[in-house]
Amino acid sequence: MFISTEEEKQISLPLDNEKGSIKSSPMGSNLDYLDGMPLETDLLDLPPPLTIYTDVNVVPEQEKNELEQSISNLEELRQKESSLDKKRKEALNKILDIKGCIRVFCRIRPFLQTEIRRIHEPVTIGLQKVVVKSVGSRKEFRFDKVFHQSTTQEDVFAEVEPILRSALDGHNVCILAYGQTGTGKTFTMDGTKDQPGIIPRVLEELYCQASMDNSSSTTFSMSMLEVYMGNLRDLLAPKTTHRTYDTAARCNLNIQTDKKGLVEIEGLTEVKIPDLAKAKWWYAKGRRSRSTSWTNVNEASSRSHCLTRINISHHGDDWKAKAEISKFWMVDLGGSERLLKTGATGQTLDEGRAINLSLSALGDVIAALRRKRGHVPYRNSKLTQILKDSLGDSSKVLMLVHVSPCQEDVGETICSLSFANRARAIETNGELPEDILNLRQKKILELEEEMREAEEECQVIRNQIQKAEFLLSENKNLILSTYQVPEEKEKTPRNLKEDNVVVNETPAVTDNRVRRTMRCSLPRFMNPTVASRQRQSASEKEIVRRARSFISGTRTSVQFSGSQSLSYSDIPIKSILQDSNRKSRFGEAKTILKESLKCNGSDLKTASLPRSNMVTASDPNLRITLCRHRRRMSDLI
Ligand SMILES: Nc1ncnc2c1ncn2[C@@H]1O[C@H](COP(=O)(O)OP(=O)(O)OP(=O)(O)O)[C@@H](O)[C@H]1O
Repeated sequence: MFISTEEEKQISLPLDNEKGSIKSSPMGSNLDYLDGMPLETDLLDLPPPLTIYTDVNVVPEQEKNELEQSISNLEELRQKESSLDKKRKEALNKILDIKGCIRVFCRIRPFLQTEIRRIHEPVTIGLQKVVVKSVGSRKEFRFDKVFHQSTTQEDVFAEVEPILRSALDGHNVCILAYGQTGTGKTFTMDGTKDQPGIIPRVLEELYCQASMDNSSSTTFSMSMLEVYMGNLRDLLAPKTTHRTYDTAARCNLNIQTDKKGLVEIEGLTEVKIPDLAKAKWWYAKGRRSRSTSWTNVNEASSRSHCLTRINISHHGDDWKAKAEISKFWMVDLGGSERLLKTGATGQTLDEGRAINLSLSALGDVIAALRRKRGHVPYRNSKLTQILKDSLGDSSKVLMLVHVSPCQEDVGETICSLSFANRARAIETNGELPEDILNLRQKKILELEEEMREAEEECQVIRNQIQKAEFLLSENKNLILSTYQVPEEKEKTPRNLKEDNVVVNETPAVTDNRVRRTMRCSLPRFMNPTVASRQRQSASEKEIVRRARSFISGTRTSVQFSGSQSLSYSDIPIKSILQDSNRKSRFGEAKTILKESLKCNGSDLKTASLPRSNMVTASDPNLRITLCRHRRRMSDLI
């Protein structure tokens, strides 16, 4: 940035927050440049350019008024942003209501290399229906959406995205992958490195969406657990000892429901995930934990339900107010078929029973919810108890039923599809007349358009806010320094946010981070180390002790070693103490004090300093001692 040495110099700064690069116009030119390009077009959506004083002694009164005007404009922009965001949320909610709060999709896995492909395939699909032909019978099942064998992970995620937006808007959300073992549940939820599934994509998108929202701050935390044979296992719990599988510690989880109906799992590990890298790291850890348990204790992963929860905390403008939390559940359910197919016995039979029971309980709950029945049987399984507050009224549920294309699996395919159809219950689109369906579709398209427009407008406003905020903060700082306004205002996280040019590189703005930001305002080497703090505290105590003895007539001098620095901000008192070291006669104390105060340009009458400027010490005991010390010193004067 070009800074003039003249008394007053004005520079109009363009800012591109995406690129984050700022360039001032060349001397004498009226054009502004960004990354070497003239900025005429970029300036179109800029608020009226604000003036930044870079080297001033006085900012004219008129400019101050203009600044105030800009502040009120910013307020208007923020209000506009919030109302557009509300409009978008309402449109999305209406869309989800029309589509149904519980949606059931079906995905058919492609043939694997090891599988034999027949000329007449047993499973055929339409846009919203699946037909299964087995010996002499033909069964048709309807779904909200059917994904054919070549559907990509992107296509599947595109259908999940609206529900994700809903989670960010504050709703509880639940995505469930259901189906026979080997039909692709884990592939859909987890995916592979080349073809990431829903969970990694959701994580990525959550951070992306949250970072675009200026109006509130969002933080995320993650928990992962397994439901195995009716027990809950914490997948993110730290292991007690290396290579030890502490079953008791990891299974010791209770499900609690509070008066408001909110579910909490006592003892479940919840980790903060301030950025995407951390989120991915924890997710990978949880996945590994699951497979480790499989290796060590010989439990097949498909014999348990794996649940990943992202808690989304929404902090509004008021950081002191309690954050609103919404839950985003992503569940890879256990395979449903083994009991039927293998005629298992013993432990395997028990596992199969446990899975089937909990799946059937889940089916009952979803069917009851879709029928809008008064009683919903949540208590019938641990799985439904955990998900209780994320399957109910204002929540959004998405069930993805997975089926195999193979002839050998037809029996299980029909079972899975029947289960999913039961979850869809009577409220199926297929049972509605054609004209009503068309009307629905038309309304959805209208709402989608409305939502898109609101979103676009909102984005423009957000850009304007960011630019205005930057210019304002620049001007504000200069006005503050010019008018010597003491900035006593406590720095709340919101203020900090305003003071930053680029807000939210990741959405996580936690208390710790704010504290860190405040600490970071000093260069790192200037922050006290533990040792220096100890030395400083010892030094302070020593000074007080000696000052006391000095005042009470003891002829002890105060020694300052080179490495000991005084933390006193109060210069007169510091110099009094230093002088007292040189001239240690009690009789000279008053003279020393007067001299020292004169030296600092202070009059004795004005020597009583504001409280904020007084000697401070980190140790509360020391603070009391210092107060006494101050009183004695003032008695001397
Ligand atoms: N849509 C798909 N495209 C390509 N490969 C797939 C697809 N779905 C599943 N597969 C492959 O099928 C195999 C079985 O899938 P996966 O392990 O996801 O099944 P699953 O239902 O989770 O099984 P389990 O219940 O045992 O965990 C894997 O090799 C996977 O890569």
